[in-house]
Amino acid sequence: MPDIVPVLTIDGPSGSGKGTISRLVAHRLGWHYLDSGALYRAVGVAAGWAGIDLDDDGALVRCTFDTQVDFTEAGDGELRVIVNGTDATDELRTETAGAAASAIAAIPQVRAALRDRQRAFRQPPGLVTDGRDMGTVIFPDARYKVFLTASAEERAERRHKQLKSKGVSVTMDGLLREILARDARDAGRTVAPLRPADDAVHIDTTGLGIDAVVERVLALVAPRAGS
Ligand SMILES: Nc1ncnc2c1ncn2[C@@H]1O[C@H](COP(=O)(O)OP(=O)(O)OP(=O)(O)O)[C@@H](O)[C@H]1O
Ligand SMILES: Nc1ccn([C@H]2C[C@H](O)[C@@H](COP(=O)(O)O)O2)c(=O)n1
Repeated sequence: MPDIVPVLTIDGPSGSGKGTISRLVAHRLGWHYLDSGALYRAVGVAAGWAGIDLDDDGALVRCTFDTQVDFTEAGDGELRVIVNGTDATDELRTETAGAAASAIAAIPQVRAALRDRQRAFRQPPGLVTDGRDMGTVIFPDARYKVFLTASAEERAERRHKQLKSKGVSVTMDGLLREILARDARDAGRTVAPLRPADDAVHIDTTGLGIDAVVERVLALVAPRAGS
């Protein structure tokens, strides 16, 4: 597909800051935003509501086709995710939903069922999207590609702070284990594994604040955004 509508892909492991940075960059550019992980999380949550076992690939694939996901902006500018008509934003952000999404995401037919839904977000004036395979599989022709990383310890610390601010009590050790397990599963699967696209710009955000990362990403786009 020709690069008519510019796309900026931001891939990376869990807790590297993809969602935070993508949302801020999309806002600054005035572009659309797709949180591709939310689609996998939505299928996981919908499967849970329907009592589907995470080992039942056939039922999970059917559930993927049956799950309606809508993104809406709340009055405070927050993005809400509506799954089959129910606001599931908070449930989607739990570690349980993340782990379920990671398991489901290893099923090739689930990924295939979500492919066109993700591509449909490519609308003028541009799209910023984050996930694991945005630059490698979903938008291989994206004009800008970033691969965000940070040490596993820093990612666990960020998640710890985030959960603590929401009143969720978790241990650093437990979080670190969950993060490493999710990285291993996402990078180790045979279909669309987590990996940087060959033409992605790598940004290690360890020790870098959110604003600094946003500026680095915007600096990649700014020189060519008007072309
Ligand atoms: N550069 C940064 N410095 C400090 N904190 C950050 C940075 N980037 C993101 N954070 C914080 O880290 C936490 C995790 O960020 P975020 O949810 O954006 O990561 P993610 O890569 O999208 O994770 P996941 O893949 O699990 O959805 C958030 O609380 C966010 O505010
Ligand atoms: N493009 C994507 C996006 C997400 N996934 C899977 C793997 C993740 O562990 C899980 C949750 O994603 P997150 O919300 O943490 O970004 O969903 C994927 O395989 N491909």
